[in-house]
Amino acid sequence: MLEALEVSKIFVDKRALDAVSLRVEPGEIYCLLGANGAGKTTLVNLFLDFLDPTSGEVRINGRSVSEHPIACKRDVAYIPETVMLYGVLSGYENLEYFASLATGEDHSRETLIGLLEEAGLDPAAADRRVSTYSKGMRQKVGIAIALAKNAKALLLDEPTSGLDPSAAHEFSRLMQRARDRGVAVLTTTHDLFHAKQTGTRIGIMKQGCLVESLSSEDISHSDLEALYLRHMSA
Ligand SMILES: Nc1ncnc2c1ncn2[C@@H]1O[C@H](COP(=O)(O)OP(=O)(O)OP(=O)(O)O)[C@@H](O)[C@H]1O
Repeated sequence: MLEALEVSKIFVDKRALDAVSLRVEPGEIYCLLGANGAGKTTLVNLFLDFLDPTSGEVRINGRSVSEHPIACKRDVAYIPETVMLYGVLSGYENLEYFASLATGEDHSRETLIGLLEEAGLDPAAADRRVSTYSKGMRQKVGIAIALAKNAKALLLDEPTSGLDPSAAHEFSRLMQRARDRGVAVLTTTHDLFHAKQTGTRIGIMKQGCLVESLSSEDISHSDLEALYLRHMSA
């Protein structure tokens, strides 16, 4: 479970987050929408312990990230907009390296190829250098690393930006598979359609505040769009 409790973050004189509270239960996909600079990435970075909150607390599975950073890191996997991999290594070799770094264990080739397949990578590409991969293929290696880690929470920062519609759709299905395994998923996105299709909950952020938090079942796509635009223009 991911929890933000009245969390604020001030950078010098900029209040990037203002008393934000949210909760993502196991088996939920929480999609955070908001204009550029609304504070979405800052919130994700607090869960990753890349930043400290100015006040309030973020928790992963009930543990404070500030007080238990190592245990919390074990529980989460992170997929940024651009997955950083070693270009001179193959997708398989990257997975082998990062999976053993994350888990402290070696995995068989069969297991790792199985994870790449589960993440949707064509097995024929597994032994090709990552420098020849498309963005979507790199994302799939990122997903395979997250699967190897068997993380209880998944954090994603604009994971579908720059993916073509069918790759974005495929990526959404992977997130749904993680949700079905009981993972708590928090993702930022600018794509309202993706949020409505994929999210179980949708949050709208504006100037550091969470101004809406709703169940995606309770709102149509057109009403979500109207609500979003109303907040942005207010
Ligand atoms: N390290 C930093 N130092 C100073 N200000 C920062 C820092 N990181 C973020 N900010 C500011 O905090 C605010 C929130 O930024 P954040 O990156 O969280 O927004 P965002 O909602 O993720 O935006 P985008 O959709 O463009 O990715 C912005 O005004 C940004 O300029």
